[in-house]
Amino acid sequence: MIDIRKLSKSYGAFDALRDLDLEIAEGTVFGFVGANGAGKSTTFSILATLLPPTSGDALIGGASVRSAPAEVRRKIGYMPDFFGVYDQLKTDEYLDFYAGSYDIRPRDRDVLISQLLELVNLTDKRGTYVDSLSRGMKQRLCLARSLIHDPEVLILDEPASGLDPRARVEMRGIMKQLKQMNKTILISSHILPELAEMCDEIGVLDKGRLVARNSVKEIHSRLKGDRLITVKLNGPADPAVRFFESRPHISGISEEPAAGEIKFSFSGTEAEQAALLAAAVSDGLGVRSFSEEETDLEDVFLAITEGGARSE
Ligand SMILES: Nc1ncnc2c1ncn2[C@@H]1O[C@H](COP(=O)(O)OP(=O)(O)OP(=O)(O)O)[C@@H](O)[C@H]1O
Repeated sequence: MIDIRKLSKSYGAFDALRDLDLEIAEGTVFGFVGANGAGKSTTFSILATLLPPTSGDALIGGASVRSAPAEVRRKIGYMPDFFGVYDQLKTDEYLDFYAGSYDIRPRDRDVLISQLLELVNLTDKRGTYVDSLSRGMKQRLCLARSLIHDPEVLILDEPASGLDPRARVEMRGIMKQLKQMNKTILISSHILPELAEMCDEIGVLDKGRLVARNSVKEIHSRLKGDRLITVKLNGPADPAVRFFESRPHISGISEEPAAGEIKFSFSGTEAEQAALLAAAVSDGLGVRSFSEEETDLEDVFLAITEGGARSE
């Protein structure tokens, strides 16, 4: 559905985007993660035909952003990272204005506006002034606006930024519904866990390059697979090391004598982990604590993607 080919963008001598190659299948929710300035908004602006690329091209449903921008615009809904201020406009007037700009007939608009407000959970805000809405509500109204012409592809720049946890959960629910409607969705964020909650696949942009790409399923199975366990001991490390070496699902045992602890990777189930702890205690190893380290999603993501989509 989206086919990005050697897409580059320079601002003067500065290369904001370098040779981006990316294919995204229909119905996929794809997340772009990257630090501030990585090139996410530049990519999205090019896909939304608001910014011409320096070289390369991007096809949306077969239409080129270079040679068929009007066709691309009909296929996409775009939500920018900053949206304007609309003094004196009510939510339904706001959507009516955009419906008009997409040539939707006045007699069809009332039902359409009701459906869109329902989709983004704003039915009870119909007739409310846009300026009086919370940030999360404005964001959802902006999403409704981007859906007004029923586009196949949605390009959402930082849709969850600045939202409180409850508003993020709400946004996630809406994304699920849009996915069920078979929309292809591109979302950006600089927070990986936030994207992992909403996306099927994730690509990492760094200084204008795609440095990694992977499916969220794989990241999650890897996260569940290996846990790093730290055991603090009262007694000597040697018997404990021998004990854990003899047990299944354990690899990479390391000793940190100064801290009086040992660490290892454990790939068993939670029940097997509980049984391991019980056995270690009953063996009299002097276990002071037994803890599972939080695995960093970003580390796991980069570790399993290493070499995969690296382009440098
Ligand atoms: N009009 C412009 N002129 C010059 N440089 C620009 C322009 N627009 C963006 N840049 C630069 O290009 C780089 C990529 O910017 P871009 O906005 O695409 O990043 P981003 O990943 O979306 O970051 P953020 O999360 O902060 O929005 C940045 O270094 C930015 O300063």
